[in-house]
Amino acid sequence: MNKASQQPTLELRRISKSFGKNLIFKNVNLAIQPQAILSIVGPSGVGKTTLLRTILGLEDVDQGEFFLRGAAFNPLDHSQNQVGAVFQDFRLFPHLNVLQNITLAAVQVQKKSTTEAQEAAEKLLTSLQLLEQKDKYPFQLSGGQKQRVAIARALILKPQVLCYDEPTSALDAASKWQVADLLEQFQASGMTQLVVTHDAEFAKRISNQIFTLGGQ
Ligand SMILES: Nc1ncnc2c1ncn2[C@@H]1O[C@H](COP(=O)(O)OP(=O)(O)OP(=O)(O)O)[C@@H](O)[C@H]1O
Repeated sequence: MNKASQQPTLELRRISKSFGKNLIFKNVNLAIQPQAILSIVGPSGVGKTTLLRTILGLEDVDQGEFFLRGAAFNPLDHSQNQVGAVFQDFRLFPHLNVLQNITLAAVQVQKKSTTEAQEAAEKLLTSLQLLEQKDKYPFQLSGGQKQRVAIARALILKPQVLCYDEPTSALDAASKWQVADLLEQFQASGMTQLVVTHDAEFAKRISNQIFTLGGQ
C-alpha cells in the first residue's frame, strides 16, 4: 500500500467553532478512512450540522486545520469542489429540470462541455434509476427522487468525500432503507462518505465509523 492510500481521506484537527460568545464545540479531531461511511451523531443542538457546514466551507472556524488525503485544504475555497454535499431539503433549483440541475455546476464551475456533462449526468441518472425523470422539474418528483437528483448533482463533480445532512429525515421508512442500500453501493464503488444523522438505527446499519459529537 502506498503512503497516500494509508492517509485518511478527510481529517479535521482541533477544530473549534463559536457563534459570537457561544462556544459550540472545541478541539474536534476526526479522521475518515478511505471508503468508510462515518456518521456524526450526538444530542440535538450539539453542533453536528455546524460541524458539517465547516467542512463544506459554509461556516468559518475559530481554529483548526482540515486535510484531504494528507494535504491541507481550506474549505472556504470553493474552487475545487472536493467535498460534495446532499442537504436535508435537497436544495434543487426549482426552475431547472433534473438534467439541468445535475449538469449546471459541471459546466459552469468545472468547465465541462455541455455534451460531456450531459453524458455523465445520463450515466448517473441510469445508475440511480432516474433516467425517465430527466426532463421533469423538482416539484414533479417524490422526496426520494429529489434526494437521488441531489446525490447525482454532487457525484458528477467527483468529490473525494460525499456528505449528507440528515439523509433520512424527509423520507418514509421504505425509502430510508433504499438510501442505506445506495450508500453501501457507493461505498463498494470506492466512495468515502460522511453522514450527519439523528437516526441511531440508520447510523448503526450504514456506518463503519461513528463519531459522537459532545462525547469526546
Ligand atoms: N448561524 C448561527 N448563528 C448562531 N448560532 C447558531 C447558528 N447556527 C447554529 N447555531 C447554534 O449552534 C448550536 C448547534 O446547532 P446545530 O444545528 O449545528 O446542532 P445539531 O447538533 O445539528 O442539532 P440538531 O440535531 O437539532 O439538528 C445551536 O445552539 C444553534 O442554535
